[in-house]
Amino acid sequence: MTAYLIKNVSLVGAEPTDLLIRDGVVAQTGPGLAAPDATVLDATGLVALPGLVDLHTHLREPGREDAETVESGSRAAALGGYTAVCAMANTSPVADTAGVVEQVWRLGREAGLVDVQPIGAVTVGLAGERLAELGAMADSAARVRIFSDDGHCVADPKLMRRALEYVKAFDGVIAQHAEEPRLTEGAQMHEGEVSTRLGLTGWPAVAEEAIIARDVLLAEHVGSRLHICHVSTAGSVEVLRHAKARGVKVTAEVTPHHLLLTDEKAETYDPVYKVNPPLRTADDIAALRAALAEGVIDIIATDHAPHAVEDKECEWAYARPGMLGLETALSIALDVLGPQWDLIAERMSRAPARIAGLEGHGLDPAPGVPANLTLVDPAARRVIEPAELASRSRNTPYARMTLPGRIVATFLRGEPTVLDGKAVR
Ligand SMILES: NC(=O)N[C@@H](CC(=O)O)C(=O)O
Ligand SMILES: [Zn+2]
Ligand SMILES: [Zn+2]
Repeated sequence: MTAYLIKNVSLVGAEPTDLLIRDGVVAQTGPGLAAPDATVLDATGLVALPGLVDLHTHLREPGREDAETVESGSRAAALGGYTAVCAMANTSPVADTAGVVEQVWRLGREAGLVDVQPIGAVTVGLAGERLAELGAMADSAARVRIFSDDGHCVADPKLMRRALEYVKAFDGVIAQHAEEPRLTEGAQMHEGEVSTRLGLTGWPAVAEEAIIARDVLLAEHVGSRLHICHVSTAGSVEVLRHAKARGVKVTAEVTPHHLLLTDEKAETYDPVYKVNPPLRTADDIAALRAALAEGVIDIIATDHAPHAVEDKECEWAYARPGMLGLETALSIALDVLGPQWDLIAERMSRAPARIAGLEGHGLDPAPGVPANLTLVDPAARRVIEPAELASRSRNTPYARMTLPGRIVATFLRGEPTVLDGKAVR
C-alpha cells in the first residue's frame, strides 16, 4: 500500500494543514508533516471532505447495462467525490431477493471504486402487492438496511405499515417514493401555470404531500424509521417540519436538480428535463433550500438516473423520467450553498452515512479514521460536456453549463480512485 502525504489542505474548510494517509487510514494530520516513503500531493487551495455518500443512485445493473453498469456508475461516483453509493432496487430483475442484492454488492466490490450498498425492494417486483423477502436481504452478504420501491410509491397503506413494522427489528428504514398514483395518472410535469400553458397533464404537489403526511403518521404509529426520497415541494417541507417537531423518526432528501431547476425548463420540450418528481416552481426551490439549511431536509441525494439515448431523445410524453447526478452534485451544492463546507459535509456525507448505517463513511479526516475522502478545488470552474462524463448515459441537464468546483482526488480506504481529476481505473 502506498502512503500519501497531502500538503496544505483545508480539512472541511479549516486552516490549511498536512494529512498523511497510510495503510488505508488517516495516519496523522498537522502542519509540516514529513514522510519519505509517501507520494506527496500539493493540495494548496484544496478542501478535503469526508468522501461523499449518495443515498439514492440508479446503477441499472442487472438489466440495462447499456444505460449504466455498477462499474461505470461507480466510476461516475468516484469522479463526483463519492466513496459510497446506495443502489436502488428498480433493476431488471428487481433487487427483491438475497440473490440479486448479493450480485449487485459483489459487482460493486469487484469494481472497487466506491462502496456499493444495495437497497432492497419493499414489494415483490415493485408491484406493490406483497412484501419482498426483507429478512433474507437483511441477512444476506449485502446486509441490506434500506428498502425502497423507488420509481413506484408503496401506495397501499397496509403494506407500508407492515414494511415499517418488519424493518424495525433490524433498525432498517423504508425509503418512500412519495407519489399518490391516482393523482398522477398521465402526468408529464408539475401541475401549475406552465403545465396549463403547455397543455401537458400535471403532477400536483399534493400527490407527494399526501403520501408524506400519511407515512409520517404511520411511522409515528409504528415507531419505525422512514426516509422520504427526492422531496420537491414547499408543502412537503411543512409536513416534514411538523413531523420532526413531533419526534417522528423521519429523514428526507432533496436532489441537486430540485434545488436549482424550475418547471419552466419544460417549455423547451427537451426530455432531459423530464423527471420524477417533476421540476417545480421557484417558490418550491426557495423552501427546499431553506429546509436544507435548517435541517428539516437532512441530505442531498443525487437520484442519478441514467437513461439510454432512445429512452431520452424522443417525444416528451414517451421519454423516461430521470437525469444524471453523480458527476455534478458537488458543483450544484457549491453553487446553491456556497463554500459552507461543514454544511456540505453534513448533508452530503455524514448524515447520509448515518441514515444508511455505513461504517467507515461520513467521518471527517482525523487520525485512525478510514481514509475515505475527497479533495475539492472550489476555485475551479468547468464546462459540463456530456460526452466526457464517465456515466454510460448522457442525460445531464447541465450540458454546456459552467459549474463551480472540481473534484481533484478521491480516496477509498487510502487508495486513490481519482487523481488529478481523472479516474485511476
Ligand atoms: N427519478 C426519476 O425520474 N426516475 C428514476 C426513478 C425514481 O427515482 O423515481 C429512474 O429509475 O429512472
Ligand atoms: Zn423516485
Ligand atoms: Zn430514484
